[in-house]
Amino acid sequence: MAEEDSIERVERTELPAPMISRKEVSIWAILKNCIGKDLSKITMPVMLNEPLSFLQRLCEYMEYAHLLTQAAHQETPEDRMKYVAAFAVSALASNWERLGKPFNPLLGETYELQRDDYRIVCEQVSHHPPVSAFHAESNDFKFHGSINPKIKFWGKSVEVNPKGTVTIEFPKWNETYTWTNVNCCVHNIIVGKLWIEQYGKMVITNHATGHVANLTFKSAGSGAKHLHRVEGFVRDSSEKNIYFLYGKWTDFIKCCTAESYSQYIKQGTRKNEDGEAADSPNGTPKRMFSKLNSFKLSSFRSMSIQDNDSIPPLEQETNEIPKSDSAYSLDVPDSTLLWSCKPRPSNCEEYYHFTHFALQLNAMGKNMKPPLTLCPTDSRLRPDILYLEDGNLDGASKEKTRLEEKQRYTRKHRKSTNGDDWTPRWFKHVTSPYTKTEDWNYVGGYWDRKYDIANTIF
Ligand SMILES: CC(C)CCC[C@@H](C)[C@H]1CC[C@H]2[C@@H]3CC=C4C[C@@H](O)CC[C@]4(C)[C@H]3CC[C@]12C
Repeated sequence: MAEEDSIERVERTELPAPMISRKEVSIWAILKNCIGKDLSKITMPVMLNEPLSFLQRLCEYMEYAHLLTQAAHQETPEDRMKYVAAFAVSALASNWERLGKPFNPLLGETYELQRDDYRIVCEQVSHHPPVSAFHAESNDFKFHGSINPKIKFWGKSVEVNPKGTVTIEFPKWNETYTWTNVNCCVHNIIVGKLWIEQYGKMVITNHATGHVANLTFKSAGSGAKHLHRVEGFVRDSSEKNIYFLYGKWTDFIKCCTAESYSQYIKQGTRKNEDGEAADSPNGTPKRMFSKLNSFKLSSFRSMSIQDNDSIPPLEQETNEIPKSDSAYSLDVPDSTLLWSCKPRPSNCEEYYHFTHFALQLNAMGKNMKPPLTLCPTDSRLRPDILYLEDGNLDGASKEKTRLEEKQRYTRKHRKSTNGDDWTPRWFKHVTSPYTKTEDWNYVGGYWDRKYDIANTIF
């Protein structure tokens, strides 16, 4: 995969400037008139953004791409499925504590990432509704899909439904897997500490063999004992349980046989064991716990309260982040650890809680700058994002407005000249043969690097 990997990469450990305190902003003041609305249609102050485009956020799915390579190297469909499931969960780990809003990509914006073992290209293929398509490939797998996030504001919370299907293909096995990502909810918009929860069912289907992984992302709900927990079975086509997977999307995923799990349940160990061990593979999660419990989103918290703004009466509900209760942890004997989350950089609070992987996304390789290799529509060239990264809020805000106006103008002009015909450059609209839902397929050619894009979007 590494033909052009002479592209120089200097690993970043921080951004050019730390994030700016959001003390003067009240999210509630901005959003109080938007209850029930689709947040993608509302202009929000750039202060609530993080310096990444949503296309770059999608690339964060790839942080643990080695799990897909591992999956492709397994000999049985159930073993491949357990790694695919671990990948699907790992892809969501970067969302933990990430409470800034990524920039809406401009129509036709692209983003690429080349790593030693894979490469990925994304494009914003539709503006209303916003749809982002991505296509990743390696020697062992293809991973592609399109996401149309529905972001609704419900007063106390923001709810995200990442509509769209994602697909994995293993050419060697002639297998295709699909699933849909779970919903996510940002709590405490009005008052308290913001925190993120992902919940619901994720069903991963192997369309060639009929194997299914049925994962439940538990809602913290009433008690907090289920905070961030994920569990479920890998089944074969006769619906026989083969493996049991369990863990947390913020932490780790372990796997045991369905038999060991039912043995364990029969012994009644599930609810009263101590659970320390289960929460500490590699020692990482314990560290993350203590961090979570003491997690102070100082800048965010103050942005959600403003004295002279009328704050509606709250229902009786805690504004704290629920603490995970380790007494409910599972630790089934003979489990294997499929995935464990890398710890965040120690300075991450200053940098939008970015992972090490996210810190790299705006970095410009030495030979990348156009016309050398980089496509002129790449998110790395977006001036508003770069200004925010540099800590220049005014610049970011002005540029964001300018780009959005330019986009509106281009659209109007297009409408009057050719009836609003917009065709994405790298993807085509299809119906997925597996899910029968709308999707976008990569048409190829991006990596030939012959970019004939004349009028730039920035
Ligand atoms: C008012 C402020 C606090 C709102 C901030 C909203 C932020 C936290 C929202 C806006 C858009 C959201 C993203 C939209 C779509 C997806 C894809 C999904 O597969 C994982 C979650 C993820 C990546 C969401 C994470 C949370 C998110 C980034």
